[in-house]
Amino acid sequence: MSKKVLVAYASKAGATAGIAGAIGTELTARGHDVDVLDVNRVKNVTQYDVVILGSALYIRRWRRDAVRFLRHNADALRGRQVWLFHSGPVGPDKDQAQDMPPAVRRLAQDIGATPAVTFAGSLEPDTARGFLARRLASSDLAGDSRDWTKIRAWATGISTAVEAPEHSTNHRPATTRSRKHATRPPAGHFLG
Ligand SMILES: Cc1cc2nc3c(=O)[nH]c(=O)nc-3n(C[C@H](O)[C@H](O)[C@H](O)COP(=O)(O)O)c2cc1C
Repeated sequence: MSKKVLVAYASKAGATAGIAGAIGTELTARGHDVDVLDVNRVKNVTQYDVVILGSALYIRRWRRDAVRFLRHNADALRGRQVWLFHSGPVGPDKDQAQDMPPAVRRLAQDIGATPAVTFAGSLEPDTARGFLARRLASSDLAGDSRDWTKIRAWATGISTAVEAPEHSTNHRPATTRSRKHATRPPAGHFLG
């Protein structure tokens, strides 16, 4: 059965926005009524059956706007089907699952959402903003590591899960369930 779906994202350089767009396209193709919005443009989550939220990772943190969205909408999100993702790892670490920042983990637990899935990100000289980003974008981390097959498969899993008659809230598709207590990645490129 078709659902009203929000795909909200917090992106600085556009990579996470692109992932959100791909998720939206997949869910639309599967018959759902989907809005893909910058998290700052979301007015009211209560009109949605399903909420998907994604943030870029910067220095192991989510974008402030995404955290604020979770905090401000916690009551409404508690009664909805919520999936989370973050986009970050690039270069040699692109397949390394990333921990949820502690504040995000607490909020996710509070609303009953399962942990965020990690999608590889993108770091391009053309879109890098700021000294550090430009420096990293001219290193071996540069390039688009986004895995569109994995992203589409995750969206397909959500579609299947929310259509299932026995679906209860906030269950991540089994194929993409991430480890609840993912091991911390080695201090690497983004911490010096
Ligand atoms: C200064 C800086 C810090 C970053 N920190 C992290 C990090 O802690 N963890 C991670 O996985 N990726 C990190 N990244 C990679 C970004 O998350 C990646 O480029 C992401 O796709 C950017 O998303 P956006 O284009 O939507 O802003 C960092 C990138 C930059 C430029």
